[in-house]
Amino acid sequence: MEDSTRDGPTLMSVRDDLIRQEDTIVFSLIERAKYPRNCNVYSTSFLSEIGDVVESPSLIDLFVKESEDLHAKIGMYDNQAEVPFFPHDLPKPIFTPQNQAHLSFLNPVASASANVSKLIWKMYLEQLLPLLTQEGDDGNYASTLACDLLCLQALSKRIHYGKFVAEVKFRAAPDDYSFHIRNKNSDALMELLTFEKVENIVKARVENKGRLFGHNISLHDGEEDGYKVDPCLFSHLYGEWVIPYTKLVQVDYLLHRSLT
Ligand SMILES: C=C(O[C@@H]1C=C(C(=O)O)C=C[C@H]1O)C(=O)O
Repeated sequence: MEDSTRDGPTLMSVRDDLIRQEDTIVFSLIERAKYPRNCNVYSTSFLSEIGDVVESPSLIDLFVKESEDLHAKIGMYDNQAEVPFFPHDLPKPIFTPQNQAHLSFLNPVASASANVSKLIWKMYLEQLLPLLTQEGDDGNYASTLACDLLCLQALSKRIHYGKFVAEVKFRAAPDDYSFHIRNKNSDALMELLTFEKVENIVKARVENKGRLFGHNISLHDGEEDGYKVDPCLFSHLYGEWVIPYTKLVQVDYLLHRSLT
């Protein structure tokens, strides 16, 4: 295994990063579950119905777009691990860090191509939120949006981290990967990069984290402890969406990676 400080990330260091990102995802989803669904936040008719604007993006569109503009100004998207949901017309960073060595690990063409932001957005709004939140409206739209932003960013970062996973896997076995890349064989690439045992461990671990981080602690004997979010939701999220999307990112990255 290469030295991660000299040659950039290794499969081991990338897997460690993914483990740490699980904490962020589990915590941010537990935070979002404090609030009910608050459907108005996602409705494209909400703002026009209350008469504040003529054209009506949803509150979530507005909030995420404006947040990403701000984040772009401080250089968030110079980091290849961060992928904006609204990439058009982002402002330029207002400063450049001196040490940019960490910014050039990925193949730029492949990195730009591997993007599943639209899938993540749709999955979060249409499939995950109904499982995570109770129906209802408590009017806490600002807090709801702040939580949504953290959840969306954490999921996007984890899933697009597949680019780093793909790059380290490629560098560890360039001949095997190059053969399938030349033949544009996405099925063979998918098979090569899949480690079912690792996936099962990941799913079991996030469920455990859900159990640990979301445990309601009672002070009285005989009182049910319970969980803030059903821990199975986390293994379901990873099994149905996070891991498959990460693998899509890996395959797409590899198919667009130059071999020279
Ligand atoms: C991320 C990796 O690649 C694949 C995807 C995984 C995931 O998204 O957690 C886990 C194992 C692999 O099947 C990896 O090998 O660590």
